[in-house]
Amino acid sequence: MADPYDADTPEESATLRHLLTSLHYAYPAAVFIYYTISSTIAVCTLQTRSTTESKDHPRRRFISWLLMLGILSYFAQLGYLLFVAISEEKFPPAEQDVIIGLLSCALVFGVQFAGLWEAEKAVVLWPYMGSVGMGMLFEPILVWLSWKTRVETGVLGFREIFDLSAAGARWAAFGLVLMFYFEGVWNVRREKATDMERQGLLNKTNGHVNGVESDGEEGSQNGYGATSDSSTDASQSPTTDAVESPWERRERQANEAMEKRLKEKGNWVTYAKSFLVFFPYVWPVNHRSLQIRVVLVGVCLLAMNAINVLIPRQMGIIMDSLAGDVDRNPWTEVMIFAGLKLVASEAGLSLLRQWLWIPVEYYSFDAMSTAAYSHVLNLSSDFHDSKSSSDIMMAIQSGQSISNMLESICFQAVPMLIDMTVAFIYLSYTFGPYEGFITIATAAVFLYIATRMISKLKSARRGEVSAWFKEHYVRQAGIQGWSTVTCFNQVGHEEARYSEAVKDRVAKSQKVYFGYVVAYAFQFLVLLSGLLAGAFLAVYQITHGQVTAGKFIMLLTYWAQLVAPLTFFAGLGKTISKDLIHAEQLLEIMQTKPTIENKEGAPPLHFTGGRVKFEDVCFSYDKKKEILKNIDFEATPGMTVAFVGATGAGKSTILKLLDRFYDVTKGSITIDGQDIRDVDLFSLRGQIGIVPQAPILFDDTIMNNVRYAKLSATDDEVYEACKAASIHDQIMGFSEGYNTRVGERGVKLSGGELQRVAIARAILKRPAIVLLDEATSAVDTETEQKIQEALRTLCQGRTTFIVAHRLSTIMNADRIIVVGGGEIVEQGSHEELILQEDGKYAELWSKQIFVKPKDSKDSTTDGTKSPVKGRKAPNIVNDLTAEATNSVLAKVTNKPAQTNGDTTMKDSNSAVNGYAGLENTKPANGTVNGHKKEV
Ligand SMILES: Nc1ncnc2c1ncn2[C@@H]1O[C@H](COP(=O)(O)OP(=O)(O)OP(=O)(O)O)[C@@H](O)[C@H]1O
Repeated sequence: MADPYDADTPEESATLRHLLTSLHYAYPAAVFIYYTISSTIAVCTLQTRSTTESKDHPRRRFISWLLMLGILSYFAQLGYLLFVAISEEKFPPAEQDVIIGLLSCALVFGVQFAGLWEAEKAVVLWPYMGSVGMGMLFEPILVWLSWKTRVETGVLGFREIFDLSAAGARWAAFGLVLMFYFEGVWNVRREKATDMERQGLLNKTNGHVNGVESDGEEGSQNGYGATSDSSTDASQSPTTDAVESPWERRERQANEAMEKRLKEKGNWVTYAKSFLVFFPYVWPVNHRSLQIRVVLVGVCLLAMNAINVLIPRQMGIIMDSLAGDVDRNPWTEVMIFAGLKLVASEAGLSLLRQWLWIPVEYYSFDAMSTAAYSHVLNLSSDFHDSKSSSDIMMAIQSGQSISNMLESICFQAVPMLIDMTVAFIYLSYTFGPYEGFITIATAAVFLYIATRMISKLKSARRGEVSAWFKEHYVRQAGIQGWSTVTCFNQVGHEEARYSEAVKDRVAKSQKVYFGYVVAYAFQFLVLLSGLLAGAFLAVYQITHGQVTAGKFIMLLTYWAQLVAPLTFFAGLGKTISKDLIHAEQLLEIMQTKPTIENKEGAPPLHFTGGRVKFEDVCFSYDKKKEILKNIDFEATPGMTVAFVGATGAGKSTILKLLDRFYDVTKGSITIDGQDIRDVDLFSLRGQIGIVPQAPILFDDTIMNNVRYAKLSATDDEVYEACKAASIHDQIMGFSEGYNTRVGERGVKLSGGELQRVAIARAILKRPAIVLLDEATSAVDTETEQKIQEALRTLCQGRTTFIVAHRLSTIMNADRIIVVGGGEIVEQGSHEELILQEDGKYAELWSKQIFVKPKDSKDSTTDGTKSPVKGRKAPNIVNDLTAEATNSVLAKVTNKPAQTNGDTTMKDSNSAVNGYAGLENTKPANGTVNGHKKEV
């Protein structure tokens, strides 16, 4: 059979023949480049994401089949060529460019078919349609050029007819693809328009005006049983029946945050730009030496790329020199080989690169975590109140993910792409384009299979990680709650629970492990097929004397070298997306701005006595529910103000506003006439000392904990403060004195000791204004007396605000402010308020709320039911003596104490004052606490 292409071309068609040859290579290359670029754009501009939320193209399956038909036409031509090669013993059966062109087209469209067919959700179709459109353009040109460069004249030969039919069928298939694509798009648009018209009519009939565009029938009705739009995200949200582990919650939240920000940013490029905040930490901005190191690392990587080619090449040369194919000294070549191997080894370039990179890596991680930590410490109370500390700590550690991500891209992805490109060029140059094609085709198929398998293993891997967390949780709960486990005789139960968790985890781990083994086996098979194809070709060329035998060794060595980066590349997407999610958590924190900011150039607080004024102060934590409403009061220098009110009334919030943990939403707070928002924040906090209800100490020595208030304080100053806080003697009694460690959060100290250490700390600070959240903890009388003494020392001569929990404190305050529902109900001194007609404070006394023992819910002092059952009572401890209490009651009820038989206090063992059974030990003269006035 005459081959129309297998003859000398006429002079005049030489240019056209040259053009045809070029187009055979250029056509698949152009389609591939277009497809890669357009898919990248679609991904970067989030079209792939928005499409997955919308409806699939109605003819996607049909389009895939037609594309398959087009691909089959290429295979038919290739099959025919194979038949010719075998039957006519003609190799190659056609020109190289023809075969490579057909193979490449089959590969390029094959990859597209796989993507289109396998997509589980709707896909962005324009990259595919563009490729098909290019096919429709190129195919007729190729046919025309083939016709023009045709050698034979007269009747068409069988091969010509076959090629023409294949090209015609392909063109028709591609044409139908485009036709069905546009038909589907048009149908969807028409349906949408009809839906919107219907929607409009429905809304009108329902009397609603709904401007929201509906995506079709789904989600347009949100009635009973209907799913809302948000349900489309169900895959990301936790199912209600499954318990979400903290790890899953973190992952989900970070994922959601990433999706949200991606949507806001509109595309990946703008999204990626937001990560530029990390630039100064990743790139050593002010470190010239580190910058030079980074550049040198780049040089090392390029050198490594070169070595990766030189080593296999050298192997080939050694073989050729041994076989006598080249005139070189094998000894010298082996020495060169050894040198190259040394450079490529862990003791060569790798060592140099690590040596150069390690300081840069540490710089980056240190700079990032320091910056993140400092940023977190400078954020305001609203941030810290809303985030769990473990989440914040995890996010700070995520700095490592950013370095990891960059390292993956710079040290692995980019060198691997360079290696593959070099391999393609070098092998094509050495063995011809077939070998280059085999390399690229193997890499493409390998990556496709590997990424598919990794994504298939994703859910199994998630299950395994959840099982790991569950096992960890069960183990930790058992160990932490050991005393409870032992007390309730539940050791057996815990053992069984743990064993079940371990079994579950092991089963899931095995599943994942086996999945990976199978995946690796498949990957290996693909690589082996590629290697075999390449090796056959090389053997053919060697036996035909086209290349030397040494090239075969070169090919084998080169191939082995490409396997590791290929395997890595397959998992790169997963690694980078994981790192990205972690980096997202840190980014979110870094982008959070403190709500309480120090005004630029704000002067320091000029303290002239401590006159504090709240003017019409309103406040809300969440900008929705008002916690404080129109708070107005003034405290003169040295005054003690006690806040009284039901729990949740807003007393502690008032203290938080004064220390600027939050800013008022309306009104103002002034100290000595200066608005606290206008003065330097640090100078303000420098003047204020706080003793919280539950002080938190660091796990450090007592000395260091007290000194924390003033880091420059001498040991003597600390001793003085502790003496003033009546804790010095007790500390000296500890085995290690001031060097005793207090344990985490101060757990090794008793409640009373803890409070006094906190008071000592406040005393050492010598604040001008004292904020006190008085504790109600039940301590023995002697300790309580000591605490009160310490407090008296602390508050002496200072403007003091106390959230009062003790009756004695309330009564001795210069001003009592009764807070209810976020408002000031009344204010005045004890004497004033108690005599006030219909006053709340007097009512609290007359209804015996102050009189009832701390722990009793409903009973009054005499055992009868409380007249104020169900009322929210302030959490006040009656630390007065019975006489003192009776005296006040008498004043309130205007009756002599002795005659008020029903309501007066009996100086008995009844739990009168909250310290059940201890009240008899108190002195009868009402001087239980040192700073109490006679009442
Ligand atoms: N960080 C916060 N975020 C949101 N709401 C808060 C926050 N802190 C307190 N609240 C709410 O503000 C209200 C007032 O709380 P606050 O702690 O000031 O009450 P309180 O009068 O001091 O109560 P208690 O005597 O029990 O300490 C409560 O309803 C509380 O739930």
